[in-house]
Amino acid sequence: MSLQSFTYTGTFELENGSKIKDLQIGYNTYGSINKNRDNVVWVCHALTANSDVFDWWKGFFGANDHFNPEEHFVICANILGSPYGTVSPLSINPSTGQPYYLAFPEFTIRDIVKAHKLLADHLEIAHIEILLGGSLGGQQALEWSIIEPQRIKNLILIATNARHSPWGIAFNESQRLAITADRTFYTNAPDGGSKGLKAARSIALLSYRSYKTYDITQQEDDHALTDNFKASSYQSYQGQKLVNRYNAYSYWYLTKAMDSHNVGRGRGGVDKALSLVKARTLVIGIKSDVLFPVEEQQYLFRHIPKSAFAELDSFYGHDGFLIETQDLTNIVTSFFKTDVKGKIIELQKTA
Ligand SMILES: CC(=O)SCCNC(=O)CCNC(=O)[C@H](O)C(C)(C)COP(=O)(O)OP(=O)(O)OC[C@H]1O[C@@H](n2cnc3c(N)ncnc32)[C@H](O)[C@@H]1OP(=O)(O)O
Ligand SMILES: N[C@@H](CCO)C(=O)O
Repeated sequence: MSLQSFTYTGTFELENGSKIKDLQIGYNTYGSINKNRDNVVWVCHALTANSDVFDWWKGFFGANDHFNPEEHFVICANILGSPYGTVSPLSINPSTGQPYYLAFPEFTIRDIVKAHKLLADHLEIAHIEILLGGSLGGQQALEWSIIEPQRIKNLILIATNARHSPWGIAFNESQRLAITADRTFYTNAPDGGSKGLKAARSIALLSYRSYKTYDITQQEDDHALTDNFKASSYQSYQGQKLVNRYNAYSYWYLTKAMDSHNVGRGRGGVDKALSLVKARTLVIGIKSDVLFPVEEQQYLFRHIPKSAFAELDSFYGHDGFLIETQDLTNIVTSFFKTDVKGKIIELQKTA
């Protein structure tokens, strides 16, 4: 179904005490809820995606895919701060009648989850059969499973972590430095900081791919070349591709939210928080992921009570979770076939 919208008319209070009035949430649903209300699949999306999961996760979500509307009632909400239907720095601040831009309040992963909960209540979803997400989406899914363990039956965490790492924060800070070095960021205009955003995406790409990805996809045949390398035009192209569909303000705030991720905050530490997860959990890591290395998913596996772990052998790096849909399908299928408590699933590579 096309983009739908829900507006929470109460005052939405953030973890830092700031308030947002008239919180609008854009979301997509696919299929319908069954009689037993036990077919809800909720997807939490990553940094720059939108709520149309059947568009960006094709091969995993689709009419003939593992998650299909015939069997499942799939819900995906655009996250707080993202410009694809939910309140973001480009939205109008009802108190001033002007877009927020840099007056938007800083928010955390917990605030993003709080907005998901409001939508779930509005849609009368008392029970989520499968909650899943990769990267920033996995951070939301994990938080939600700790905040409301009773609502989530199965949890799939892909290429994610329990607390954002110093390495991940450093990558995000480098991207924000690129954005703020573009002084147009401070002009509070829809395209403010565009050049900075282009550089930021180029930096981010280095963490989403791997040495091998570039070696295979951007290798030069011409050994006499001294300039104008494919790898250079790829970085520039990818940066511009994001500028054409996104904005520097949402990107700045969402990377801050990612930095805030720490399930142990105020809960007596990460291990204690992870022990609160009641859902039967599948944790998936990607061998070549340099941003969220597999050690982070193995850590989740060791500390979440009813969990299984699988490793995806992709040369694509972190973004492999968006691309390796056949392998994801195989892993998820075996997870739902077996009693996997504490078991490592061996990935069956497809031909
Ligand atoms: C409204 C929306 O669009 S939101 C939904 C879309 N985005 C999301 O959901 C976010 C998550 N998705 C992603 O991050 C990405 O789409 C991924 C990771 C799944 C795939 O990334 P891609 O950029 O498609 O793949 P890849 O890294 O192989 O790059 C291919 C692109 O680079 C171009 N390219 C490849 N090599 C070069 C080069 N040397 N020089 C210039 N361009 C190059 C290709 O022509 C291709 O361009 P295209 O995207 O216009 O077709
Ligand atoms: N490539 C992803 C971020 C990595 O999780 C996105 O743009 O949403």
